Amino acid sequence: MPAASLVQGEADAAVSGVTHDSRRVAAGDLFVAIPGENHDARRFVADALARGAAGVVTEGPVDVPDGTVVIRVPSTRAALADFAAAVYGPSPERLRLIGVTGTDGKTTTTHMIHAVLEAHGERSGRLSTVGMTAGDGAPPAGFGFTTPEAGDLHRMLAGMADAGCTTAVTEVSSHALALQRVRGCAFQVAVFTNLTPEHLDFHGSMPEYAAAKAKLFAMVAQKSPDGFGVVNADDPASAVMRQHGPRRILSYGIENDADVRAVDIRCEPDRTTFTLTTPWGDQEIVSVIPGRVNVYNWLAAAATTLGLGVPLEAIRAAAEVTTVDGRLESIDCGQPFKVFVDFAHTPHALATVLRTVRPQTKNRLMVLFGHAGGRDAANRAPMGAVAAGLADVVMVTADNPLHEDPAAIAEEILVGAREREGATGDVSVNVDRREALRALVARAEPGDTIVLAGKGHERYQALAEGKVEWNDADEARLALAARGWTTPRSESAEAGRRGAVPQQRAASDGPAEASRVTATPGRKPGGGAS
Ligand SMILES: CC(=O)N[C@H]1[C@@H](OP(=O)(O)OP(=O)(O)OC[C@H]2O[C@@H](n3ccc(=O)[nH]c3=O)[C@H](O)[C@@H]2O)O[C@H](CO)[C@@H](O)[C@@H]1O[C@H](C)C(=O)N[C@@H](C)C(=O)N[C@H](CCC(=O)O)C(=O)O
Ligand SMILES: Nc1ncnc2c1ncn2[C@@H]1O[C@H](COP(=O)(O)OP(=O)(O)OP(=O)(O)O)[C@@H](O)[C@H]1O
Repeated sequence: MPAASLVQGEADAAVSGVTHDSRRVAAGDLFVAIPGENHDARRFVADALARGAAGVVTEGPVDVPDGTVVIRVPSTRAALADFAAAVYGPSPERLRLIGVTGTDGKTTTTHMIHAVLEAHGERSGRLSTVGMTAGDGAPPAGFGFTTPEAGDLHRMLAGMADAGCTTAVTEVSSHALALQRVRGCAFQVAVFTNLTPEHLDFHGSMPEYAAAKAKLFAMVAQKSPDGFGVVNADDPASAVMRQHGPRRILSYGIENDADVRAVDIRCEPDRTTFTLTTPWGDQEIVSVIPGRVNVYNWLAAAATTLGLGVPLEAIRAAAEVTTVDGRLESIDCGQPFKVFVDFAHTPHALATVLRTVRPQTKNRLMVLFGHAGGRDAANRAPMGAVAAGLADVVMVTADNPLHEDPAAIAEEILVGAREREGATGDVSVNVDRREALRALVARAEPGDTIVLAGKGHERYQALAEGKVEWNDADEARLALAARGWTTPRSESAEAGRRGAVPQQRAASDGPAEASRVTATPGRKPGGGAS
């Protein structure tokens, strides 16, 4: 720990936990008062002490009663991680740590690695944007972060080890690396997916963004002499990861030469098959997560697990059953068109998902998306351009606008959509996500594909007035039910074989609505979502 000094109080005070949030202090916790962007948490010290904090860690003077334990440190974020690692941190012998970083594909790759380890019979923990699981059958607990703050992270990892996990695979965001949330974690494997522009308002530039990601590789090099890195041979930013990484590097790719490759890739609407070629042998893979992009994610997961000594068979078995909530999640209520929910919220991811579903789309490709407030404004026009260039019908709506005006965000998206050469011009705006979704479903005809992008697994929408319950998959099912489709095609077919009458479109439904959706750019957000 860098130069901590005890300013007052007993040096041997007992500490049972560590937290950075006064509202979550339990008796015996050490409260680390971080000077944040919005608040200097020293103003919450009295609150923390009233809740029973065992002491306070700060970068500057605090006004506290005599006898209160006060520890002064040069960096409270570093201290939060160091104290949390000391109080909770499972040793590398107890828990092997795998970190996955990159712009897109972290959650999916994290889930795939976890699934392969479990298919191999290895009890593993998993921490991702979707939530945390300790391999004990309990449903994942969500926490609204990709990588939580250090106190929570070390406590969750300890919980995994206590639950009998021998390995933990965690998503590591660039924010986490820049803000020292993973400091003190002894990663044995660092995995890199890809790098495209995102979070540049936080990191400043692409080289700085790459450097933040490369910290994960540097951590393996420094802490784990037997560890290794996994890089994407088809992404030039892998050179930065290699430069900072450990000696042992495994590469994966489709286009370029790599240790682990996919050949003979066959993309079908609901699955992708390919031959995995590796130094450990070849294996036919059938992935039930469709799309070429998920071949990359499987390659990253395969290189990681093969590098750890897991057999090819476990990868084959995991690929046949693994899906991830809100990642190319197919919504099937028996309707004669496809509906996918996907978490794509960057221009690159949006382009990827639209290109993925285009070949299987017999009629029109329709996309609904918006952009989050308070971040990455530079991505808004490019997302408009991507959608207008790759989809036939574009519906711009609200994502998580937070304190920003969703109509103004939509206008920024439209700038890109309008400038797109060769775009169809079928672009509408409705910032009420429920109305927008229903309008798109109402227009869908046989052979169309609808992509509901940006919110993936999320179960809320963050509006200026607070969070309201929302889930794209549930809302899509409701919209389909309103048109009379409630039974998945597989079940309808089964019922049909048994002689039952499969549930069909409501008689009153009539032919698919062909009229254009009216643009309502000034509408108040989320009115229908509460
Ligand atoms: C930009 C960023 O990461 N900000 C983080 C930062 O916020 P901040 O500096 O504004 O904190 P602040 O609100 O000023 O508060 C300062 C301190 O006072 C404390 N506090 C505050 C109020 C109170 O009553 N009591 C109290 O103790 C807070 O817990 C905090 O420690 O420190 C806070 C806690 O220390 C984080 O919760 C917060 O994450 C915010 C919520 C966030 O949205 N972060 C996102 C951008 C993020 O981290 N995303 C990544 C990547 C996602 C991706 O892959 O796309 C992620 O890993 O999730
Ligand atoms: N390897 C990939 N390359 C490009 N796009 C991808 C890749 N994998 C997934 N995507 C797209 O990005 C979206 C987000 O995927 P995923 O959640 O796995 O990434 P992520 O890096 O975890 O994102 P976040 O950190 O924002 O949660 C997917 O819904 C899909 O559209």
